[in-house]
Amino acid sequence: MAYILPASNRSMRPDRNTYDGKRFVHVKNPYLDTMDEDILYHLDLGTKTHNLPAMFGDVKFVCVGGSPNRMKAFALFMHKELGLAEGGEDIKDICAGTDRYCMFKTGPVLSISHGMGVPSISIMLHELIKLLHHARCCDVTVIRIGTSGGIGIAPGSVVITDTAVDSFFKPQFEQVILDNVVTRSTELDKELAEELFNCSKKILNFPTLIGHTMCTYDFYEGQARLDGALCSFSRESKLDYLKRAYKAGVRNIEMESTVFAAMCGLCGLKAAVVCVTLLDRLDCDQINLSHDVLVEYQQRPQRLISNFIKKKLGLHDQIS
Ligand SMILES: O=P(O)(O)O[C@H]1O[C@H](CO)[C@@H](O)[C@H]1O
Ligand SMILES: O=c1cc[nH]c(=O)[nH]1
Repeated sequence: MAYILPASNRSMRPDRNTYDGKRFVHVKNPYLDTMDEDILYHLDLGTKTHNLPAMFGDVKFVCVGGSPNRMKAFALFMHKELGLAEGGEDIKDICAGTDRYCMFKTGPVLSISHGMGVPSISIMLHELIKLLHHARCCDVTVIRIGTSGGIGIAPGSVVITDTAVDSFFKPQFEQVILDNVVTRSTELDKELAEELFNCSKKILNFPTLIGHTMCTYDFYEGQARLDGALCSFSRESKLDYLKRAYKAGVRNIEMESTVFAAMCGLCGLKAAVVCVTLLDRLDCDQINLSHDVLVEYQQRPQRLISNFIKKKLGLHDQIS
């Protein structure tokens, strides 16, 4: 399939075709087709109010992360990295009509914030996946670029998730539907994880590993922290839990990966989770990095994904 360039950008023409088949987004809801209009309420977009195929039809990479500022910074960074000259400084928030999420588009890359935790990212993903469907996007890769707490690895390491696991170290996400619990798989694309890992090897001084990521429903008690407003367990129990997690293959902890993996998997989207670790949870609970170090750490997943996207677009000579 030929990759279609946005008219405004001649400099990012790929030197070879990297997409060999059309993978469309699957929405699995028979009611959607019967609806006259679909209002994507939390994104402030809709099928009657916006020409979604014209606005988003060329999207190939969607990057998501908790913080609106990080996702804006990523969009600006990608804009520069893709050699898109004009309009970078005043890149517009497509979801400016709502303050739930923000969304920026640069060339074939969409950058969206999802807030913190499973309910927040899940609402965004429902509307994002419908958006990609309505826009008739194909061959889309979705990547979460986030922060996390590491287990037994140096702060600043980048973890590429092979499997997202729940608080019991199980590769599953439990969705309550009506009064049933539906269990969904949280496997991620292993080939994509390997490809990202290979990309990381080309960046100097870039500690990266592939491992399981544990997704919790809370930052404090849910992640065995001793410094929340509530704590009912001992330091020994905390360390015992985290060491058992390590033994089960868990290398970092965050709060969105299981539902992200489950929803992307069910809807036929290639997906990856790439998170930098801000601390080693075997050593401490509080994040006490200086502002500059925190900013540099948060840029690591962005640098890796930028290199990956440039490679996929045939711009792989510009490794940064
Ligand atoms: O770095 P982001 O994407 O915000 O994600 C991580 O940071 C938040 C907690 O501080 C949680 O949402 C966790 O998953
Ligand atoms: O420890 C941490 C750090 C970032 N995000 C988390 O969810 N946990």
